[in-house]
Formats: sequence, structure tokens, C-alpha cells
Amino acid sequence: MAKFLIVEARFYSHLNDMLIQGAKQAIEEAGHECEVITVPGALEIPAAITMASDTGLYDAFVALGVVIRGETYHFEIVASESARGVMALTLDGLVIGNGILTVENEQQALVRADPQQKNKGGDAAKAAITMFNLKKKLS
Ligand SMILES: Nc1c(NC[C@H](O)[C@H](O)[C@H](O)CO)[nH]c(=O)[nH]c1=O
Ligand SMILES: CC(=O)[C@@H](O)COP(=O)(O)O
Repeated sequence: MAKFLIVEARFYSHLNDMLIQGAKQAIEEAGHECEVITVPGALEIPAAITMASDTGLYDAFVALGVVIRGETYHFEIVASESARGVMALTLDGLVIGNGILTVENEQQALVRADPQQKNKGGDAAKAAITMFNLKKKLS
């Protein structure tokens, strides 16, 4: 059994609750444990994963959040830089499933967050589980 940490950026609570539900279900169905920590926005996710990883308490991470396009260039910064930060950590060897939605509007986010529909939280957790298993096999 492995210890997963869900790092969620609580910018849109109702959407995050759905992402977390899907992710937790996938982790628990696979027989693993999980905890959840909360950060303010998607830009804080990579730093929080780094801090949590440094504790040595966690085997794998799931990044969850929702970035919805607004009127300015800020969307591009939050969407791209959060993904870049998560990707940099994976290339350093951390196991992370990226479930940060980057969408045009709330309706797109709802369909993707809902565990009964696209279940992107569950998909991100399953990706982390697969990569955790691969890391174990290759090390
Ligand atoms: N606009 C969204 C943000 N913006 C906030 C940033 O992520 C960050 O918390 C702030 O710039 C302080 O460092 N975050 C989201 O998760 N989703 C958004 O739509
Ligand atoms: C993701 C965002 O950047 C968004 O929430 C910010 O909106 P705006 O560009 O209208 O300030």
C-alpha cells in the first residue's frame, strides 16, 4: 500500500469537491491511502508538492485544480506555469498525476470534474497509480 497526497488548489470549491471525490475513489479502489492538502491557486501546487515530497512521507501525488479563462493574459500564466512546474517535478522523478483543468468556462469544468461524467480527478489519480507502479518495477 502506498501513500498518495492530493494537492488541491481551492479556487472553485464546488468543482474541486468533485475532482477530489473522483481521485480519492480511484486511489482507495487501488488499495492505497490518501491525504488531501489545500493551496490557494494552481500556481502554488508545484511548491506545495516540493515541500510535501521533502518530508519523505508520500509516495505519489495528484495535482487537482481548475483554471478558467478570464479576460486577461493571466489565464495563460496560471495554466502554463502550473503545468510546467508539475512537469519539472515529474522529470526530477516524482510521481504526479496532473488533474489541473484548464478550460474556457465553468460548464466545461463541470463536465470534466464530475465523477459520473469525464472524471478527470479519477483519471489523474489513475495516471499517478500507473506511474507509481512503473517506478516500483524499474527501481
Ligand atoms: N485564476 C486562477 C488562479 N489564480 C490564482 C493563482 O493560481 C495564484 O494563487 C495567485 O496568483 C497567487 O499566487 N488559480 C486557479 O487555481 N484557478 C484560476 O482560475
Ligand atoms: C484563470 C484566470 O486567469 C482568471 O480567473 C483571471 O481572470 P481575468 O483575466 O479576468 O483577471
